[in-house]
Parts: sequence; structure tokens; C-alpha cells
Amino acid sequence: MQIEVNHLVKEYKRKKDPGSVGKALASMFHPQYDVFRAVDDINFQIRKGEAVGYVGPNGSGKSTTIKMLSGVLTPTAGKVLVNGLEPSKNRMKVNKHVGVVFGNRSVLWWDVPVIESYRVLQQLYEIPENRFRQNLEEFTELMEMEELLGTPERQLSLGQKMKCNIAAAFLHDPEIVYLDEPTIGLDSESKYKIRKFIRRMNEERKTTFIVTSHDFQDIESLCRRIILINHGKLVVDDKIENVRKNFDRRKQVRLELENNPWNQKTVFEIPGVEILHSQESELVLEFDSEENDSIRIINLIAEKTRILDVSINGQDIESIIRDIVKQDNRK
Ligand SMILES: Nc1ncnc2c1ncn2[C@@H]1O[C@H](COP(=O)(O)OP(=O)(O)OP(=O)(O)O)[C@@H](O)[C@H]1O
Repeated sequence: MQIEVNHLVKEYKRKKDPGSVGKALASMFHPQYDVFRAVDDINFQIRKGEAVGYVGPNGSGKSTTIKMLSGVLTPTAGKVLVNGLEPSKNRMKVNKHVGVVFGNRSVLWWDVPVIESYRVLQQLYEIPENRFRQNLEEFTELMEMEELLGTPERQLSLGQKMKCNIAAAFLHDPEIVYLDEPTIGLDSESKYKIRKFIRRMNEERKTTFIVTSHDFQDIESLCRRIILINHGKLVVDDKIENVRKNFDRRKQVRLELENNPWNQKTVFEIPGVEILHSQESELVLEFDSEENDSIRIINLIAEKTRILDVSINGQDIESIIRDIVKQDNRK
């Protein structure tokens, strides 16, 4: 196994809210702390060449986990092994084979041409000249960034900056790359190019990826497996297709009607069937496929008006994940 995470725990010490002004003054001299468990007994293993989506709501513990995988943070308990080594104790050794891309942070120097930043990385990672040139040539062609190399970062658009940062993360032939929101704020053309590049690195070079993103198109187009965490605990670890198969319960029926008796209405006659959208001739309903069935719903509508068109859709992965989190929060 390339990455092994066993009973991983990370606790942060946080200053307690003093509650009143008087207590705030006292707490300046004698601050009170409590312990917050951001990652709570997580286990998973990742094989070389896998691409895994590490997802969860804000504050669920994703970045904390990635920081422990890259050795920035030391676990409170449990163990992380990357290529058989503990990252917090062997940071340099482990990170020689790791690349990191943060959607909201750059590794490039603000004021110097991109190629100069790349040269610094070449020295830092001791990349042989030949290999450096081969990689640079391949990446510039794949992401169409020839004219960007001579430009300082401050003159690049968000999409161009991201392309240059992604190329930077791959120059030293990393075996593992952590991608944190790799397409945040980008236009669809840049997103497409970046996703294509990442897929190619995964397929051809067998680079292992852990992708944290709130954009489920990133996750779906890059990853085959998903790990979902909520409140620091692992909730799902499975192939995306299995998650879809096992949890896709909510269905949507979209109808075009000759006239719509539910126009402007918010309640449908069958309990558990929600009106998502209702206007003039268009009606969109949502229901749980284990509690209701579409034939019963369509028959009821056909008794009241003529149906001109109908389509039935399952959930997308984003809304499936949202439902799993909601269900987990109720526990
Ligand atoms: N240095 C710290 N000290 C105290 N608490 C922290 C610290 N860093 C993170 N936390 C808390 O730990 C929890 C998990 O944070 P983390 O950044 O890992 O979440 P995340 O899943 O990456 O969130 P997001 O999707 O918003 O980036 C949050 O409640 C956060 O407030």
C-alpha cells in the first residue's frame, strides 16, 4: 500500500469562549482551553495509481488529514504511512515524491517569470536537466502554456496561474499528488484542460491522487473512489458507482403538461412527493423511490390533465452525498 492511515486522530487545543467581559479579562492572564477532535479515528488505504476524492462539508477535517499525510501536522494518535514512512518524522524524504496543489495558494514567485520559479524548483528537488526539459515540454504542450513561461505570475489570469501551479507540482515526477480545490473559480475551458491533464498523469504515469473539492464535477471526472468524512469521522469509503447504486433513492419527474393544475402550488396530493418547481405547463416533482413510485404519480397527473412530455432522473453524486451527510447528522 502506498498510503496507510490507521486509527488517525488529530485534536486541536482551542481557547474557550470566556462568555463575559469580566471573564474575558481574566482569560487574558489565565486562558482556558478545550480540546477539539478534528479527525476522529479514521482508517483507509490507498494503492499506487488510485485517484480518490476526499470529500465532506466545511470543517469536516479534510485539510487536517491532508496536512498529516504531508507531514505538516503530527497526529495526536494513530498512524500515517506514506511509502512506508511516517511523514511527520520524515518530511523531506516523503515529500520528495509528493506534489501539492492548493487552489487558493501559489508556489510561484509573484514578480519573476514563471520559468524562473520552475528553475528554483528544479534545484530544490534536484531534477536532472534532461528530465526537467522533457516534463516542461510535455506540460506546456498539454496545457497550451508556451507564452506563459516568460510572464511573471502577477500578470497571469486565475486559470493561467492554476495551469502553471499544476505544472510546477509535476516537474519532479511525484508519485503522489494532493489536489485541494484544483479548479476553484475557473472558467469551464480552464477546468476542462486541467482535468484532462490530471487524468492523463493518472493514466499514463500512474500518479496517485487525493482530491479534496466541493466541486463534484472535479471528483466525478478525476476519481473512481470516494472517501466521505463528516465531523472528523469516516462515513463512506467506496467506488463512486457503488455509492450511486446504494444511495441513489431520490428521483425527479419532470413533466410538460397541457395545463398545470399545480401551477403556483407548493403541495402535491401524495405524501412524500415534493413540488420542486411548478409554473404554467412545467411541473418538477421529487420523491424517495423506496416510498413512492413514478407510475402512481404519473397516473394521478394523467387523471387531471394531458401529459405532453415526461422524463425521470436519478440524483447526481453531489445531492447523494448531501443526503448521506444529512442522514449522518441526524444520528
Ligand atoms: N489550527 C487549528 N486550531 C484549532 N482548530 C482548527 C485548526 N485548524 C482547523 N481547525 C478546526 O478543525 C476542523 C476541521 O478543519 P479542516 O480545515 O480540516 O476542515 P475541512 O474539511 O478542510 O474544511 P473546508 O472544506 O472548509 O476546507 C474545523 O472545525 C476547524 O475549525
